[in-house]
Amino acid sequence: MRRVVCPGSFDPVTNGHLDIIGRASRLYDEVVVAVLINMEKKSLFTVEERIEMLQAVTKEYGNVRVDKFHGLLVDYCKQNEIAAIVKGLRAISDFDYELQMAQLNYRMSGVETLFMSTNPEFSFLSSSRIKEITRYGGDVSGLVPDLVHRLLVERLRG
Ligand SMILES: Cc1cn(CCC(=O)O)c2ccccc12
Repeated sequence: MRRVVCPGSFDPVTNGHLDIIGRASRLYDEVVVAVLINMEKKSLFTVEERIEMLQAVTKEYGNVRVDKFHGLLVDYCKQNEIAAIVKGLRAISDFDYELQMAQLNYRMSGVETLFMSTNPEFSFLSSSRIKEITRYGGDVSGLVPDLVHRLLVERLRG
């Protein structure tokens, strides 16, 4: 069983995330989308809300499981027999930090990190920008799943 993990905050999940998750689901037996629990960071959606959104928008893939974790990602990988971490790279600016984390994770645990190039259509996307644009009345339809779009507008514009 070749199992990989796609970690993140997913606050909320975007079409950029979904693109990588879907492509990974075609390459591996199981993809675990792991939502990071970070008490220090104020989030728009609760961990449970983020998990529910991810479950709804990944159901079609059939081999994607959504979970949550806190602490070291490599510990989560060991506990869940996960062979590798799959990360989407949006731009060169992502590479420096992701390379450092990949080398640290490998040195700590032997867990590999596999990088996938983000679909250029989504390389400018991040959850933070999506929230900012929505908060000020901009239209992000087509950049996030319809379900997420509805919940974003509801949460940010009442
Ligand atoms: C491009 C990209 C960024 N992240 C982190 C997301 C986050 O931390 O919210 C991903 C997670 C899964 C698939 C692709 C990505």
